[in-house]
Amino acid sequence: MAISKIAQPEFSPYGDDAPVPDPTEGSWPAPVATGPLAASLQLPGSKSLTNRELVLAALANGPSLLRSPLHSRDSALMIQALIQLGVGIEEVPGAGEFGPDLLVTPGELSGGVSIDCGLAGTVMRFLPPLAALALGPVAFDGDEGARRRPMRTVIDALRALGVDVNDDGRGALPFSLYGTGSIEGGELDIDASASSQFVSGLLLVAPRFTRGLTLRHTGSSLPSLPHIEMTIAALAARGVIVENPEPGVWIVPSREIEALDVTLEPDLSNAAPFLAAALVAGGTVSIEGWPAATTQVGAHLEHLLPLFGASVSRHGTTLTVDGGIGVRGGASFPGIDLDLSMGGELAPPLVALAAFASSPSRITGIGHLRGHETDRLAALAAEINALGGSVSELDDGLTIDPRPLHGGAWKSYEDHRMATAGALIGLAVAGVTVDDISTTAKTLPQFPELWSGPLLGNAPAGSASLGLL
Ligand SMILES: O=C(O)C1=C[C@@H](OP(=O)(O)O)[C@@H](O)[C@H](O)C1
Ligand SMILES: C=C(OP(=O)(O)O)C(=O)O
Repeated sequence: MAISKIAQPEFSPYGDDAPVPDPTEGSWPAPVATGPLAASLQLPGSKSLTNRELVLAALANGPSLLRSPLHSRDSALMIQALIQLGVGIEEVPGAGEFGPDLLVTPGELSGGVSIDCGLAGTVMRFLPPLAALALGPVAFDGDEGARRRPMRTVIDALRALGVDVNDDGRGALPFSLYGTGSIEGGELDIDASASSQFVSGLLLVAPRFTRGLTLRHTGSSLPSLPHIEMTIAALAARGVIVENPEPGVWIVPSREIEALDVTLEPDLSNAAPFLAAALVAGGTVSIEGWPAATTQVGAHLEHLLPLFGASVSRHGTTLTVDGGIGVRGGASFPGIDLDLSMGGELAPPLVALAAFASSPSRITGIGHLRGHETDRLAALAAEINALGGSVSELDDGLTIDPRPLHGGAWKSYEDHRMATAGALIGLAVAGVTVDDISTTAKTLPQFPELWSGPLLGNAPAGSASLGLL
């Protein structure tokens, strides 16, 4: 495929072979489990790893090969934006189940372009520092929902680094910057309490600053630490060693980012609803290709799901969750009290599980979820309560008081993890319909097929339960 700034290829967020969800199809009747599961499945590549590797490959000292990358809306937006800025990205045949590999060839970065961030936090937070290394103006905008996501720290940081930024003062998209082709770097203080992506975006690009970067987080709390560890590990694999002399301080040397041949791990956060399904439907769910060691926060599911009564085992690279008889079979597990600040993106499926517990739960440390794809605290409370539940918002979390749930419409608010949380509840509650399942294309376009196919054994959507609940 010829890649140039003028002729941009159409990257399908759905991969080449995956069925394309039809957003006009209307609401999706969530399948009810008709018996215990015995599922084993593979999942596409990690969004967080794929979009980091795309950025690092774009800034590297030679071509990089990304094997088994994610092909989804968020990765397609990242690819499209990098191509616009002058990077060569080519799809090449690979061994991955979910689409081609990507060959990324760095090019001279140049502006004069408008970037569509969609609703992707990784695109809106990682690309502005990179675009500041281009020559010329670069405009950033995204979905309506993206204009509500926090961006002030990115804008302030760029200004503090000497970049000319034009915005409307709301601390949000849209804005534009004028790249001069280089950033000096040095010392920078930021408040990253609203998102770890503010830190990651700067660390990823900082090796290309003339003096590197000493970055200090000054806010009261810092969410999603494993995602910052992931950034540091991805840089280390390319020869850039980030020092972390004390919590909240990172020192990035100015040096070349090395080209790399890298295989992307499956998305372990997207594994969460599938693994949690074993606890709801009963039986076992296995995910193949589970990495032996990883910085992905989804690895924490191995000790989080046992809090809800699951047994987790590993055989080679297969992780299996055994949910026993499951909620559907009458299982009972106590509520939990959990600080989830390290892994807020796991909150929707865990809150859905907590709605089935035998006693109340409290999940805290997730106030920053109000700035995710939607205000996830408000959305989870509204949707579970609409099905008869009792969820209340705290400043930094939720309390979940389990009640018998009934069927009804479940809104996804353009949020992939809200959509999958609705599917999870629908496994044990007949009559749940998810309004927009195609929103899962943000990070997992194959969700509906994987859910009713490999997970449920091709159960027809909306099939009747055995009446166990
Ligand atoms: O860097 C990343 O890839 C991400 C960091 C986290 O963001 P926040 O720190 O904003 O929660 C996470 O929730 C998001 O899904 C992906
Ligand atoms: C918060 C999320 O995404 P983003 O990368 O858009 O921030 C998420 O995937 O849960």
